[in-house]
Amino acid sequence: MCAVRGLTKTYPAVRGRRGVPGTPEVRATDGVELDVRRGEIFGLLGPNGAGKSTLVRQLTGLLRPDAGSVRILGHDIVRHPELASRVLAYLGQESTALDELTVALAAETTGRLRGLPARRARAERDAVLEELGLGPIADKPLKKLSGGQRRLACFAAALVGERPLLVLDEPTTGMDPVARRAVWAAVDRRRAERGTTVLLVTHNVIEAETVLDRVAVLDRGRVIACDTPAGLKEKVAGEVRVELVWRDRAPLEVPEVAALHARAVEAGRRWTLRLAPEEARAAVATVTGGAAFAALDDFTLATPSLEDVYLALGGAARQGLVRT
Ligand SMILES: Nc1ncnc2c1ncn2[C@@H]1O[C@H](COP(=O)(O)OP(=O)(O)OP(=O)(O)O)[C@@H](O)[C@H]1O
Repeated sequence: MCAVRGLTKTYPAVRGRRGVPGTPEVRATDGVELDVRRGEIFGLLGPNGAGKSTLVRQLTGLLRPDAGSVRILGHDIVRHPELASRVLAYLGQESTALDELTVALAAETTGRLRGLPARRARAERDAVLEELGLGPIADKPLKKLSGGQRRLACFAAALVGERPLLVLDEPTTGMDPVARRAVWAAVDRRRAERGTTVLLVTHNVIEAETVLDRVAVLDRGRVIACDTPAGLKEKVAGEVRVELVWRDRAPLEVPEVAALHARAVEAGRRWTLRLAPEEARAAVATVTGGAAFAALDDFTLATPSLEDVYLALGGAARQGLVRT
């Protein structure tokens, strides 16, 4: 469906001028290789600045790579970026082009621009507004909506005039839970009924885990892992996440607690540790048995989530432990 080979983009350095500091050269994507299959919900995950938006802008023909190739449904998107809009619908992070239009008109206009006859564009507009619960605000201009409503309206427009590939850059940012659910249901329905392929950029690991078939983790422009959520979780399967919440402060005078402190990530009164199962058992015995118990407010043990994988891989990449 979508094959990416050796995709590389470097933003040039900008010289500082009159008190404005310059910026160094940034290699935003660095030899990216990806294969997205038909009907798959494929996630791109990574921290801020990892290169996710740069990558999707190259896939959608909006940004020319320095090197590498992108083929979508057989089309060479680097050579013919104008073909991208025929095969994919792109929901970027900004919506300025549609801002002056009402929700209904934004959806209808998108359909017309994608070549639908007027009657069909109106029918699809009505169906999608109904599906996403946008009827009550259909006549409002996008620029007068809340951030979450605007995002949902842009998502609705992206669905009209159906394309085989949906590229969604952080689609649910700012949305309330009802709107989020409507987005995921709409995505799922299109995949099930029409075999639509979805490429989803996200930070929201917990939300993404439930909808993704496969995930590529991007870090500093490179794909550092690519697998199913379950496959990625197996990479840290030997670990258990232990969370300890202290009442007031951690009793560091207890030597076993002091030893755990060295391995904990602290956030206020909460400590998070990733431990081998037998270490986790010993840690729990320590904090629930002896002198430390009086200082403990709560504790939980959990098997690794996609978020743990993401953090573990990100951390390892920074220490030079993961190579692809
Ligand atoms: N137009 C630009 N000019 C120069 N550098 C840029 C430009 N756009 C992005 N960058 C840099 O390229 C790197 C990748 O940015 P990009 O926006 O692709 O990351 P991202 O993973 O989408 O981040 P976020 O999650 O914050 O949206 C960052 O270091 C960023 O500062």
